[in-house]
Amino acid sequence: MQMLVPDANARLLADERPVPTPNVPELLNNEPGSFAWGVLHDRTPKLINQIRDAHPYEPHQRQALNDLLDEIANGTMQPLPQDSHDKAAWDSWGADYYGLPWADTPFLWSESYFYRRLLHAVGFFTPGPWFWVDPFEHLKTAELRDPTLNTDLAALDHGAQLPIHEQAQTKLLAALWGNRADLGFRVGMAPGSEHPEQEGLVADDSADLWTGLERSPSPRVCIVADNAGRELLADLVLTDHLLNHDNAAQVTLHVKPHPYYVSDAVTADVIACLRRLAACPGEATKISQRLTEALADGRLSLYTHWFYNAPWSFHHMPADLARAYEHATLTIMKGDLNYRRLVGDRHWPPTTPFNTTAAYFPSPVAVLRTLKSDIVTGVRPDDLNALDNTDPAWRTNGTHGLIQFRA
Ligand SMILES: O=P(O)(O)OC[C@H]1O[C@](O)(CO)[C@@H](O)[C@@H]1O
Repeated sequence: MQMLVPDANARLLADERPVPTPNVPELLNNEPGSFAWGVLHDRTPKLINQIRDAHPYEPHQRQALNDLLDEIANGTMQPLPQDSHDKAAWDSWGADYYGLPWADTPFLWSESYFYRRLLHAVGFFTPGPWFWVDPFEHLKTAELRDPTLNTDLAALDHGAQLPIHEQAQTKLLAALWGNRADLGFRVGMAPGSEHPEQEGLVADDSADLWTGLERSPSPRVCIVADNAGRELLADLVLTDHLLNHDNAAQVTLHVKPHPYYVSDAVTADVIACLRRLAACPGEATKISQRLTEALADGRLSLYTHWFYNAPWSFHHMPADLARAYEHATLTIMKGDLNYRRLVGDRHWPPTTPFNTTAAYFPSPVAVLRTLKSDIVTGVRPDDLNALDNTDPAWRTNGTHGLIQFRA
């Protein structure tokens, strides 16, 4: 239970770790025109309205959602209500921010707190009829029901014929671009195509990543999942590959303990993806079977921790989570949010080496991330100029990706 519910000392525990937070200013919500400003002022209200309109919610839930909308637009940030199971932790975490306009708080902190408040508004943690009803479930299910997914999964049959190293790289790229939630991706490789997705990579340390795994006699890989649906399917395909081709003796898949950032994966989403794979004949079914066996015999395991829903960068990770990473030969961080949390959601000069921003992490770490927010590190100066000149929105429009690795 301790790993699922933060207690009032959670912040203190994090502070015991000798990891200094970077001396670089944090991103705030109050810079007009910034990506963070747009998320708070545009996306957040739209999301509240969308969730309210998509459910047969009762008056108290509708009222709570409208109140949250109003608080974010016109009021000041309020603490969690008295009866919240995790109030003590959030009260200690939020002491510097409660009472401020939402716009004047850090982007990472407030976005995370927004999802906690949204869950409160719909009664997710309240014993009763709406207990543990995921407000984002319909969006995740729709993605798995998308008929075009059948074509992508069928392409796995072709992918299985490719030389092993080509399969490995293709699946790594699919796991990366699966993070581009709003665009299609291929979990296999269509006949005749030539790794088209290599193109948008701003950094590609994949050769070092594979070498790092090959050098270890019995690699243990930890994959910190991001989104459910298509992205998680690609992560599972990659996991299967790692386990079946001696790239990993053990894989631990880290998921969120409860819903977050709309589509972040929880255990129920892993089950749904395994079923979705099993519903498609051929290689997809085989992958589902192999993964189910790996779960049964312990080569694959699931893991979660309350910190995955906490509003802090990984510099504040608690000691037990750090130990889980320390045991890994390689930790693969998926997605944009994990990237922000890994390097810190701060105004890093983009040419700051990734080896510097990820230096504190307790194990070799790789990121597979589609760029969907302003922060980026490890970009070569020439590339930075070229990108800024050709596509001013490259940091946020999901067309560019990173495979970065720190040994
Ligand atoms: O699912 P991902 O890749 O973590 O992306 C989530 C990203 O979306 C946003 O919530 C913006 O909508 C970012 O703030 C966040 O980093």
